[in-house]
Amino acid sequence: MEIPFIKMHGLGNNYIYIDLFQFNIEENLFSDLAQKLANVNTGIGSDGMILIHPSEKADVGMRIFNKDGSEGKSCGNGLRCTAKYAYEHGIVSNEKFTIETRANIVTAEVTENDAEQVELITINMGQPQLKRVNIPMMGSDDPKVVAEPFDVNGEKLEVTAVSMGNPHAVFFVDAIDAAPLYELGPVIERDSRFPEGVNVEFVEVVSPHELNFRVWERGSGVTQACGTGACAAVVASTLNHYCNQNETITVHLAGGDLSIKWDEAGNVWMTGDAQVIATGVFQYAEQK
Ligand SMILES: N[C@H](CCC[C@H](N)C(=O)O)C(=O)O
Repeated sequence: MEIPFIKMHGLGNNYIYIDLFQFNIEENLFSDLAQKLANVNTGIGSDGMILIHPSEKADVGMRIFNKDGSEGKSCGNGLRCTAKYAYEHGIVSNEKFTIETRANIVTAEVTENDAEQVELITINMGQPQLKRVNIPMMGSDDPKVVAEPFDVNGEKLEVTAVSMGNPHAVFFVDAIDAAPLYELGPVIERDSRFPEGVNVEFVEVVSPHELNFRVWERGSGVTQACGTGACAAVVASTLNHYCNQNETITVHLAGGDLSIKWDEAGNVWMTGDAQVIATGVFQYAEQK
């Protein structure tokens, strides 16, 4: 099967996008296709696959699949790329529109440059989920998970857990370059205290308006950036009183910067860019 695709990235967090307005694929192939597209040796190579699809609840829909074929419920970098694509390909006609994810419906606003190309995208990611049961995370009776002792592999850590529609475990470190990303990322990702797995973030607080950030993603491993993770990091930093609500925070990810604000209404806003890498046709040998 020949499948048209467009490869895009947000701060180096790159996915293979398939426009289901133009091309139809059976749902039972999604997981296998994502794994084959993402494989750098026998496929195109990416952090996963994102499907841009018609929605009855919003102007456009987006579904994200990780490198291992598992489905995530939201994707910040993917939302910015989806917004850019939807606007530039006439799926939407206004600069402000809604996008349905498996977790919620978000609002996107695009800003064009002089060449009428989308340069910056702001997404209202909605409200974070802070209750343990909604992360989800097992553990004590405390309804929230803020600086909770979390012993793993003999290390005594403290975790703050936040869901942005997908689960995030945030750990604060003194120096981001010394964060145990590869040692503890994969262990925490599958820790039994997170029944649905978890995205793992390490954060160094530079100032009340600046964070350094690295991520081990559920289902994809280390990526250059994670938009929902950056949002979770700002929420966690505020809950731990390192940052202040309703102030704009610059998050330095490996692939670049995002501007994040958790406003007083409780919504998290993310602003950043999105880039096209390539378009093409994938030769898919389907595995039913
Ligand atoms: N990279 C994405 C997050 C993917 C989340 C996925 N790894 C999961 O929740 O399983 C982002 O920019 O938000």
